[in-house]
Amino acid sequence: MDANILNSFNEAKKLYEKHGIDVEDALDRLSRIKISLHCWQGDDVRGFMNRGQELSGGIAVTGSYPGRAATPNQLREDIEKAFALIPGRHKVNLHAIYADTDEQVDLDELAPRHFASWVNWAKEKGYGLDFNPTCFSHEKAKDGFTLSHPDSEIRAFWIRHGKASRKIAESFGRELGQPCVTNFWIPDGYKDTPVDRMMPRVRLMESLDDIFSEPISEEYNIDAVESKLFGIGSESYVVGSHEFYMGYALTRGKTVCFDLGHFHPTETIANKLSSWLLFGDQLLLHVSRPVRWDSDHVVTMDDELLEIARELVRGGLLDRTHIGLDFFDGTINHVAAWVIGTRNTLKALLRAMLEPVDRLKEIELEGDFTSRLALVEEFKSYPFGAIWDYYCSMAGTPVREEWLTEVKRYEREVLFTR
Ligand SMILES: C[C@H](O)[C@H](O)[C@@H](O)C(=O)CO
Ligand SMILES: [Mn+2]
Repeated sequence: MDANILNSFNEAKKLYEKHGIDVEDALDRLSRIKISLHCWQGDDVRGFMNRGQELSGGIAVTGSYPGRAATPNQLREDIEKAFALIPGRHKVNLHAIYADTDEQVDLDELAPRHFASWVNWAKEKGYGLDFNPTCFSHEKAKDGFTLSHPDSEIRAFWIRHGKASRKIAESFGRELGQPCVTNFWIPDGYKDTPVDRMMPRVRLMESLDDIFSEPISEEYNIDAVESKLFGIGSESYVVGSHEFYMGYALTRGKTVCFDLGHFHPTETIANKLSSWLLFGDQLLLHVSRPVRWDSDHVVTMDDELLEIARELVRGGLLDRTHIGLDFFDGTINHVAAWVIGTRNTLKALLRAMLEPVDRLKEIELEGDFTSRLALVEEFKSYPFGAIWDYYCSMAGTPVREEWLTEVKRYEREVLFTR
């Protein structure tokens, strides 16, 4: 290891130790955190099924940066490149439309065999896999409704897709020896104010109940449901709102997915996590960055990210939290987007772990809010970067912006030749 990195680490460690912070223990805890890398950043949410379909569901990708993956092999190659630049062992989050098959199958006919290449690859590389049914970019989703559609045949199609998705997820969990989190995001909603808000919710509830009627062990598959306040074309009403899924998940023993972009633009989610985990068992995060709306910008080290990381660490919530990323920026290098977002998420967790949490809690209970504010603010400029550099170096991954040189080389030699 570079002597400067080691010296800086040792000096920084002394400062943290003065406050009783066990740096080695923090790094050990960090190394056990798995971030689920969303495959859809790699190709602007196109997938390999229904290639002619426009992206629908009220989400949008802007930008046409060259080099996005066009085949499953390219996508895997890009994910491997990203993981080589990120410390730790992580997971890959697949959407159903990323099936790797020559068979002509529709979403409701998908089976584990259509994802065999993904499983073999994940096994070989030591990655976990997560899964998502794709209830958009499809002929049967074109009027904006799927599982809550008034037409029972259309609902039945999406119910079959949901059931197929859970079977695929179960096979991932069984094959890889770690549970697959299957996240249901249903875009259904109205552009303008509906007359009847109740019946679509009744239909969504019944469709989900049907999908989940088959018991699958949580050893292999964990079902999550993701709410949303609004989308493009569903500005006035989304069937699967936050309140809908809070009630649904609590009564059905499911996991709630909080996407940072799915709430009112001034609403933050850090404050919601302790409430949910007081009553629900597990939590799924879609770490994203909304800029004025659910714009899915690449995750930066902003206040919201740091506050979420602190909430997870201070509340002891990490063991019950699954962390996935969810952004899609087509204006920059696709691999760099993953690396920046994932490294920031890990770095925010490390920063939170390097705070004197027990002491801060005591001070708060004593009512010494002056010291609370003073310490929290001073810790913002403690040398966490030296600890992070050491961690990257120990993991055999690039230190600081060194990773960018490798991404630029990969861009020249691989991405730009596609
Ligand atoms: C592609 C994903 O399923 C999607 O981003 C979803 O998770 C979401 O957040 C939609 O706004
Ligand atoms: Mn999401």
